[in-house]
Amino acid sequence: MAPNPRVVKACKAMKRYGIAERTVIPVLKNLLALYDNNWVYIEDENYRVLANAFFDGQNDECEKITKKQPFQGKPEECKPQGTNNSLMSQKDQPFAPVNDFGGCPEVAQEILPVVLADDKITDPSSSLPGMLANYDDETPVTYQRKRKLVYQEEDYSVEPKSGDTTFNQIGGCYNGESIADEMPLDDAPLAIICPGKADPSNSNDSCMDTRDLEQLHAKKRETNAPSRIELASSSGGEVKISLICNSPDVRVQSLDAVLKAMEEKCLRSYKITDTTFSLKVMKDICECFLSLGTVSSSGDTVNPEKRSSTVDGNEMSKQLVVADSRLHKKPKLNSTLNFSNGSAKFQNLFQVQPSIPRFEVSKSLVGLNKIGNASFFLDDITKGEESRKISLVNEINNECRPAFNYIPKNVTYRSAYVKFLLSRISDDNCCANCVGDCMSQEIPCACTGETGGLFAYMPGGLLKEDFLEKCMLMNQNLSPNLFYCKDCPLLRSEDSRVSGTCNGHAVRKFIKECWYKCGCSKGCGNRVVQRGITANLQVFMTPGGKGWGLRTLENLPKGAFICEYVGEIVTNTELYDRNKRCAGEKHTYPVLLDADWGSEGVLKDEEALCLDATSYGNIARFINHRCGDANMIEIPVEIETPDHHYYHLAFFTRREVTAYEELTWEYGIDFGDTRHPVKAFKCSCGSKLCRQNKHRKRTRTSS
Ligand SMILES: C[S@@+](CC[C@H](N)C(=O)[O-])C[C@H]1O[C@@H](n2cnc3c(N)ncnc32)[C@H](O)[C@@H]1O
Repeated sequence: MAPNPRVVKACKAMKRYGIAERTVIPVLKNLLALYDNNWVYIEDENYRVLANAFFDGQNDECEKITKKQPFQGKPEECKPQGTNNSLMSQKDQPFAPVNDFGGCPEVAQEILPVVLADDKITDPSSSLPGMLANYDDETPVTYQRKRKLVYQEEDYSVEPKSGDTTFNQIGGCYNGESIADEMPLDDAPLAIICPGKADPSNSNDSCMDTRDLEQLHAKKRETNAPSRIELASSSGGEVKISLICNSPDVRVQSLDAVLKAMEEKCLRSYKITDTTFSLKVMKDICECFLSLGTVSSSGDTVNPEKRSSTVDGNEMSKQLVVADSRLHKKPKLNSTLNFSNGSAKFQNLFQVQPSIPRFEVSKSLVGLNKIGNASFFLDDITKGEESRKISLVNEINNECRPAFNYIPKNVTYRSAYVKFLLSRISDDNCCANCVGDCMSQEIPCACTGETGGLFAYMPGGLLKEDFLEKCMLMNQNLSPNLFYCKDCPLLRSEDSRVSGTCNGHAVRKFIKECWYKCGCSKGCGNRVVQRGITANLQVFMTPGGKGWGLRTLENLPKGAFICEYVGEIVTNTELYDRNKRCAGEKHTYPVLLDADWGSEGVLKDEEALCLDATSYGNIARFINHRCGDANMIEIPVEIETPDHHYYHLAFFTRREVTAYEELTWEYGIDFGDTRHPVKAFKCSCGSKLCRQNKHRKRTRTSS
């Protein structure tokens, strides 16, 4: 077979630096694996990446060099080779030898051994770590990087071991920390876990000469079948990262040890001090993999049909199975270790935190929201405030943009007493000792106290069926779960002289989510509402004269979080004043936060709160009322504060909702009650259970 001309060219380019072809090939292979066979990165700037692989002192395949070559440049970050290259622009790390042979290869004929004098290279700003500081001496001298494992600024100083005069440029070690820790020694892709002690090149007295290393690696190449990384996901929403290393001298490490090593490496290389960083990185990979596979950029839902593709390149093959994401699972990490015939398989199974599980949109409905038919269309009513765009479309009449300001979170108006004081959250109200995902622990965390020791959510974020059923039962109109205040803040605000019987407030079940004072991570399964909107929604002009409404553009399962009701937090007195000023407005937008008014005696005015979304609000302000059989339910959610004067009002689906169905909510208003903050309107919900229709029928028959 004819040699690959690109390989030939790369070898030629390296030959100019005195690097033999047989030395170039394995390094090239590694780089190709690393860059997904993308030659452009390797060929860029006259093979700078490839040259760097030899000259930054990290490549153990580098041949002995015979003539000194000064090298100057910026201190290079000690990044694991390859990983940083794939993340950062190479331009950030100039390969800048004095002779500029990166740019003008003809100038530099040979590369010379570096010679260092340790007293001249301790200033990281004045010398490239691991690069030449003093090259007067003809004696080949190599160096080592001094790496500190402390969580501080990296130390670039170079310290040869006392008594050492000759080191080769690779394989050096300092204080037991091998440079091999920072990069793979053989053909293995970067992520392969190479054990330390079994490999003589990693031993502490490893200042071997290049011939020894050559032999060692030649032996390794003989015995090692190619190693590889596999990334796959299942229809269950799991993503699996497999690192498969077919080396007889691999010793499988515990996942904890691997994460720790990775954290140390990331810490040194990227100065990241978050100790759970590596776990997050792995989860992020999985999450990106899933979200890329499940949500198209246009927001279209994805056909759950599985696809798979195999990319072959330099013994690294990936099989990518795009998940249909129907069953999203909690973030959970399992690690399994398999041994067979001397090969080791290290597998991490991540079950990643989802958004709402998405179902396929029925084909007949696609295209319903064509912009072409619309008299008005807004691409994103949230103005980028939410993590996904929410369009607004009017295909019914000529009404344009509704006049309000989009806010993604509640804001306090004047008098409302809402203080998010962490000190007010006692240890009983949070799970300070938890780590990662509370839902993956055997014993439910303290935050489940509110929900009887059980999480309200299932892994993946849907509400548990029985919790949802209980909430629905409690919310049923005219249910026995009504609390009557002795001194109703609503009546007080209405008119201080009025006293009378309170109309009753529905007692509701609360969800309590983990928050800042909890030890768990942001990806914890008990944090759903606080992560915000994930469903594909649209504000649209309803055909039935209700004004604007909210609909879903994708099928949604039962128990899915849709959005919270966001507005200005006002006291009832403030709302009463506002209502008086705005009397006669067609639509009104306040909701009471009265779910727990019964738990305390008499509420002060600044504690009796409501949300007014008239001028400031989110998409929930467009949700219309439907009597009896609305497809959403509102559930109070405690996040920041354990007292229930202030809470979040979150909407969840009560049943499966089909794409393009309007999302509705039972306002719970008595159409005869003039005191309710949402002023009675002529209901056109269209439900068979419509209370106003019944009322009208009753009044017709009695007259
Ligand atoms: C919270 S807003 C809902 C969004 C509103 N449709 C709009 O255009 O902005 C509540 C108002 O919507 C109207 N509305 C909600 N549900 C309705 C229904 N079932 N029938 C008639 N009007 C309704 C009423 O005017 C009510 O005051």
